[in-house]
Amino acid sequence: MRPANVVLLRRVGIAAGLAVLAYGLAAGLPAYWVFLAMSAVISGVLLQSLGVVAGQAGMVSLCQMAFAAIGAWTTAQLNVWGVPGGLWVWLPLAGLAAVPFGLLIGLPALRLRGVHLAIITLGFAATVDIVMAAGSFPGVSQGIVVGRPAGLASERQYFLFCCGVFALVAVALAVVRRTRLGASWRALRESERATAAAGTSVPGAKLSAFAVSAFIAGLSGALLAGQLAMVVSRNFDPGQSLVAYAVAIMAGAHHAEGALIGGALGVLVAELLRRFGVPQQWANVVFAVGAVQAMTQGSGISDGLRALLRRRRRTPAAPTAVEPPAVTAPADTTGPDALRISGVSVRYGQVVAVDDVSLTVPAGGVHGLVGPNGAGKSSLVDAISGFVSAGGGTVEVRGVQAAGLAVHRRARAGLRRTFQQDRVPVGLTVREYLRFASRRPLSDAELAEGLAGLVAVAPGDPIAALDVGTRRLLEVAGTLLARPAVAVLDEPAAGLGHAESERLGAWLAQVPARYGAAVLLIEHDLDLVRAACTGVTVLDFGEVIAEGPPAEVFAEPRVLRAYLGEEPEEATHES
Ligand SMILES: Nc1ncnc2c1ncn2[C@@H]1O[C@H](COP(=O)(O)OP(=O)(O)OP(=O)(O)O)[C@@H](O)[C@H]1O
Repeated sequence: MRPANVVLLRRVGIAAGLAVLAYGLAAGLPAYWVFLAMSAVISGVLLQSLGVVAGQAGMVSLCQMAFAAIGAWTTAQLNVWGVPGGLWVWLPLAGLAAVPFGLLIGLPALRLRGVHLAIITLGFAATVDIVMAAGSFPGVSQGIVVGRPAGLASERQYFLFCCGVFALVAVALAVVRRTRLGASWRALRESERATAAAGTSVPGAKLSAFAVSAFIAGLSGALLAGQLAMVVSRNFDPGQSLVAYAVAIMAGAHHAEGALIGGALGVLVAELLRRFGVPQQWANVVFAVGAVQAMTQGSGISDGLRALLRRRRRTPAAPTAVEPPAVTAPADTTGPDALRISGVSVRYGQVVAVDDVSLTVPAGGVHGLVGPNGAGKSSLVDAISGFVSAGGGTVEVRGVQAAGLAVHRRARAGLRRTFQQDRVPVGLTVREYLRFASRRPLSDAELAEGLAGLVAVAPGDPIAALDVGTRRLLEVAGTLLARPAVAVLDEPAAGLGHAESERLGAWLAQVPARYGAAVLLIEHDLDLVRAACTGVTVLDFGEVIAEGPPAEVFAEPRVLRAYLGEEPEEATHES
């Protein structure tokens, strides 16, 4: 059977098993335990909302209970108004009501991270709490309870309804996970710079994560209103948002099973403590310790379980490097230059890192950019790709002006880059990453072709299991599979051995013919530059000191003095 069918069959089996379990629990558990199980599932829905914003996108959110409160408040109000459709209709409306607040909280997240974002979100939670406590929830003063429609009236029926909502959210998130949006959340967690450089809007990714997260939290609030029949602001204490965050991190709520385990632990630990007469607040200490442990290890309970399952399954044979198909046609060198920069300068305060640099990468060309440490290469790449100002210079991509565009817009205009530091998102598989980076729904055949001759990995491999050198080559593959006008590759050979570096040089020389992309190659390995490049520019102290074919440029006395630190006579002999 095909692997995809096996996976589908396994998932259908798990879903059927869980449905049977839910029916069994609803039918067999005593009423008190049905109530507790219901609380665990509702809490699981809330944790799934944290799984999006914190687990996947890596942002701190300490206001999920505030989103839930807005959902519950909306439900209570719709109940008082007697809006037809009952909880079936009120539930999605409650989720939607929380979305604008999610977007509102997402706005400061565009600039703030870490502890600053924690303070903002906690502040929002406290504000919502004060506002809600000042008034009362709709219907409370009149004693109007939230009614459940026929079919959901009994506790057992409502428990199954909550399970259904949890499952729906889990399936929807699993679908989103496979899309570019889902990949962008997980890329965001790793590096905002790399996310933008792959053509994805970082503000868009952050805001969408907060909006989706608020929607799901709003659903959990509506479910709670249906469970308790009458909610008050005390049910959404801001302190509970902190506890939920800790549980989400500890359990790994970015996976559905993690959210469910977290929900169950939240209820069970509190219940155990109650039975032993220990104040329930001690449960928070348990969760805080669990969260610290998960943060230290870089993985929660669900990640641990998945790693265990992966190990138990038969390990597939290690993929071997596949030879790339032979290039039969020469690169297309017609049309405007792939990249033409002119008068680019970069200053950091008093430091002039790049001084009035001009450079051209012709269509179908592989051009090298070399220079000693501190010469200004990375600063120039940052200016070309839009991370720092180009100081009034111009950056043309296939004749179209790109200076002034945001990073992700330059990437979409055909100007792609890789990074010196490893910024490949470890939360993705090879297939997910390549689809995200290429911004195309690549077939497995296209994936294999993009990897051929470059890197020996299988599409299903988790990136977390790959070494840094392999990840860097994967980043090159993803960049080129986007078929940009020009790919700026920042030291792709760092961490490779001599033989691998040689092979990469031959591979890079064929990139224009294979991908239709020109290359600007930043490298310290001059043998690689000689093997791959038709032209080279040498920078020293931020200025261009030589330009031309590699053999000629590397023999120039000024280059040898500046770049190699050698006297011309010796060095001429060397070269
Ligand atoms: N953020 C910054 N603030 C201040 N100075 C900086 C900053 N980034 C780089 N510089 C300075 O700018 C100059 C050029 O640095 P840059 O990193 O661009 O050189 P490079 O050629 O890429 O070096 P390497 O080969 O080591 O990566 C150096 O003098 C460096 O100290």
